[in-house]
Amino acid sequence: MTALIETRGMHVKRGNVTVLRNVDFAIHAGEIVTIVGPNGSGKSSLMKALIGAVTPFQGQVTRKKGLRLGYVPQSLSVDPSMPMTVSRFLDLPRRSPREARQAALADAGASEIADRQLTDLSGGQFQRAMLARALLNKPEILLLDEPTTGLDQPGQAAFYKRIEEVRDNLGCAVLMVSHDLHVVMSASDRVLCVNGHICCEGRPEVVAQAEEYRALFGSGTGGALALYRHQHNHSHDDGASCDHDHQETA
Ligand SMILES: Nc1ncnc2c1ncn2[C@@H]1O[C@H](COP(=O)(O)OP(=O)(O)OP(=O)(O)O)[C@@H](O)[C@H]1O
Repeated sequence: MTALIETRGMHVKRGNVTVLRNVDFAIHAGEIVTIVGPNGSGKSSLMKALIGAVTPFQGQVTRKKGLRLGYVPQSLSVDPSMPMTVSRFLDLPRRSPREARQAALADAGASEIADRQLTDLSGGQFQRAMLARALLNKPEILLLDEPTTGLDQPGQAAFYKRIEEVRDNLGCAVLMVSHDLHVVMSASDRVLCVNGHICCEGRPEVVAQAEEYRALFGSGTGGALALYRHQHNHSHDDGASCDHDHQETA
C-alpha cells in the first residue's frame, strides 16, 4: 500500500540546532498514529516537516500526489474583541458552501455551535470548531498537534472518541501529537515515541512495555493503557461486530 506521507533518513534543524535525526516514518490510509515524547523532543517539528511547513536539511519527505491534508495547530489565539461566528471562522481563509460547513461541523460533533461566537465557546467546543475547519476539504490525513490542551479528562476522552469516529466515518488517517498518554494510547493503532529521534514505535501495548519508553515516562505509564479502556461492543455498517474489552477511566 502506498504511504500517504513517508520520510527516509530525515534530519530536521530548528535554528542551528538539529532537533530530529534520521527519522524513517510512514503513515497509511485509515491508521491512527500518535506521537508521544517529552517537551522539546521534536514532536511539533516532526509534524511540521511532514506537512511541509519545515524543510528537512537532510533526507526526504514524500507526500502522496495531491494529498488532502487537514491540520489542527497546537494553538490559535483569537482576538476577543473581534466578533466572529463559528460559521464565519470556517470560511477563512477560503469560503465553503454552507452544506460543506454544516457537514464538517456534524463530522466534528458540533452542529449546534455554527452560529455561536468563537469567543463564547468552551475549550472543548473550540477544539471541535478547529477540527471542523480541518475536515472541510475531506482530508485523507488529519494532523492534530496536542488537540486536547486545556480540556479536562472527560473532555479529552470525548475528543479522542470523536477522532476515532471521524476516522471510521471518513476513512482518513490520523496523526496526532499528545501528552495525554493514558487516554490516547489505546485509541491509537500505533504509537511513536520521539526524543530527537524515534526511540520506539509500535502498537500501544508494545510501546508501553519498551525500555526506551519507560526510560522517558517511567513504568507508571505501563498501567496507563488500562485507564481509557472501555467496553466497546458494537456492530459496524458492514455487519462486522467489535467486541474489545476495555475498562473505563477511573
Ligand atoms: N522556530 C524555532 N526556532 C528555533 N528553535 C526552535 C523553533 N521551534 C522549535 N524549536 C526548538 O526545537 C526543539 C523541538 O521543539 P518542538 O516544538 O518540535 O518540540 P515538542 O516535542 O513539540 O515540544 P512540546 O511538547 O513542548 O510542544 C526545542 O528545543 C525548541 O526550542
